[in-house]
Amino acid sequence: MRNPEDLGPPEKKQKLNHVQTSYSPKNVSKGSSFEELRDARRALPIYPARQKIIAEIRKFPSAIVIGETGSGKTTQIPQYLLEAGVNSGATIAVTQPRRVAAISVSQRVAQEKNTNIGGLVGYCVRFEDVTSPATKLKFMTDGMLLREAILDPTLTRYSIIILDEAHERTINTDVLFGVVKAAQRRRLKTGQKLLKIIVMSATMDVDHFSEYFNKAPVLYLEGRQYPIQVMHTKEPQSDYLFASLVTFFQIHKEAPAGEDVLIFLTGQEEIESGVKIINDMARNLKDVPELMVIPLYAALPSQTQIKAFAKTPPSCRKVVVATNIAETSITIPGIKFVIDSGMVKAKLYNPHSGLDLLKVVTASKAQVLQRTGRAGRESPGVCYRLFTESEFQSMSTNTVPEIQRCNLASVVLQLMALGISDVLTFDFMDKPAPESINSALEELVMLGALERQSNSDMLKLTPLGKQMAAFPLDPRFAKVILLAKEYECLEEILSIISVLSVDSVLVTLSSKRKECQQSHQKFMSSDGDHITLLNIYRAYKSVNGNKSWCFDNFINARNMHTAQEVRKQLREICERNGMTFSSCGRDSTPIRRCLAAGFFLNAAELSKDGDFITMANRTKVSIHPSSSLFQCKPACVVYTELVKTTKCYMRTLSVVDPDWLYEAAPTYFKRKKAAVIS
Ligand SMILES: Nc1ncnc2c1ncn2[C@@H]1O[C@H](COP(=O)(O)OP(=O)(O)OP(=O)(O)O)[C@@H](O)[C@H]1O
Repeated sequence: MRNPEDLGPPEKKQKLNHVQTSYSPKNVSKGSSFEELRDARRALPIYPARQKIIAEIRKFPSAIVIGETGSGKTTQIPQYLLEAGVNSGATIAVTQPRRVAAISVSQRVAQEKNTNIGGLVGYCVRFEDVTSPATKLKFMTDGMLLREAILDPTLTRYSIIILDEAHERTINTDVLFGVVKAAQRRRLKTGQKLLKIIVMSATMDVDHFSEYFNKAPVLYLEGRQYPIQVMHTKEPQSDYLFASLVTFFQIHKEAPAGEDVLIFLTGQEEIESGVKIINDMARNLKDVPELMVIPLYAALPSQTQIKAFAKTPPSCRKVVVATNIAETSITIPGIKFVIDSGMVKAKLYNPHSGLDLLKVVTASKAQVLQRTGRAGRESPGVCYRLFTESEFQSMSTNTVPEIQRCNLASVVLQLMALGISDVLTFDFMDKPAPESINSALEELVMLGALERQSNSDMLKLTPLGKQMAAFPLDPRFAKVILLAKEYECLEEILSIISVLSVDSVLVTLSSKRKECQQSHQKFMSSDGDHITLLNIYRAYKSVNGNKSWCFDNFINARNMHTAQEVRKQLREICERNGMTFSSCGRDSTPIRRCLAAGFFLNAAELSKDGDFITMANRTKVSIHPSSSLFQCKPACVVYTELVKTTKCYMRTLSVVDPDWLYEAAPTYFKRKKAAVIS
């Protein structure tokens, strides 16, 4: 590791974009009594505009709201509408692209409303529903609202749907746009109560949104509460992790305790290594505040994520090292400084090769502006950008919608379950490439979720597809669960998929790498990582989730606990589907046969020259070093994920017999064989 002292300070250039416009901050107390919170609400830039907002939203069926980060859109507009009775007694749904935002914002609003979470104000995210019949303000992920639409396409229980952080353009948000718009139209046609749609963001292409939502009026909210000073580096940085550490330590040495820092990096491994370096280096520093270093990324359980939001003790400094999950909507108390790497890990899909890859790419201007906006929420802030101003200018304005760069199988299955059979003509705001839709349809046909209608070319959902859509999982995982009853290994498959849903149950400390590896060795299976994960789950169950056992064995206790919760919920869905529960005991064969049958599209075989080649499209891939099969050369494997770093790696794989694959999908493999021969 280079010495972070080598890097010069980022140049103080100028105030950009975030200078204060029309609003003078009032000096409000930041305490948390009801009165203090009420005063804080009144001090927000949005407050003077509230009557106008209420009147405009009353007038029109849809509205687009655009206002500076931190102006009060997310926390205040739902409350204003409720207080003014615009919801006519029904529930107001507020969607967020991310779980952590839905939870943290709902908690803040519950506090401001002086109620307990789960009462008047609640939240609903995958595997966690904290609402009750009394809930009138429901913060939820866009994915959860989409699932509700499958059961109730007109979303009858809501009178207002607020689609927040619309600029993020996640797949679910984009599909929701079309679904919510269709629900509004259908309600109008059938004489039901009007459904109001409000779309909000600080950084969006308003004309495009207004056009799509039937020329909805655009409400501009002026001003921000506190100024943010933005600084760019003088020179481009070749190593953004290194540059972020240098910048952090400069702040840490100079700024007083209580001024917290938020660093944006790209992924779990990078964050964990950043956290470790900060902890190690901080230990040797004198005359600096005590430091709390907190990682924040999607794979962490909600209870761990929410730790980042705790108030810092007065003598301490908190540094949160996060992915883009901390980019929008949220207010992390205490954050004065933001350090932005300008990079993000994005999913990229190639419909021709069928590969869905995770890759680190440059962020968009919209993302960078959102990151800047995480500072300056409780007092003036500073954002250090680890890129030059001209690099900023050359960034793309908006993020490419996820729907145009991801595998669409999951979404297409959900749309079919919503009764939208002609997905190609669905009212998308920006249409995905037809070949991406076609390859998703093809995949779902191969998985048996869709079939051709007898006298037409139209595809329809099969009974299996309908069951698959009931699981909040990728269709391949849903299929594996449904197949597990045939292979009589449902209990084992549920354990494996639950552990896979939470990620990273193995803790690897670089200071104790050998000890960690030795300890993990006893769970490792020569049959592959799925069985390794099952071994971990079984061992965890056998000690009743004992925390010191987890600690001694370098197992992440929190993630294991979450996996157990996920398993419970998946089991409930199986029960609702009338599935019988069976176990195959210690024999791993039925499990691997079942995985082969569900994941036959993710198979790879060992070629003569020692490389692995995917069977779907003859791409060269390697076994990820974290796999229990890393040192092995099995003839044939199925994998659950491909990641591209220096090479294209298969992560989480199992040894399978090629015959099992052939038995699961004979037509598919016959076609593949013919293609290879020709
Ligand atoms: N958990 C919290 N703790 C302290 N202050 C908070 C919290 N949540 C919100 N606030 C205060 O309320 C302000 C408005 O937050 P809100 O999320 O409503 O803004 P927004 O306009 O939706 O911003 P963004 O576009 O960034 O989501 C914040 O700037 C902050 O001052």
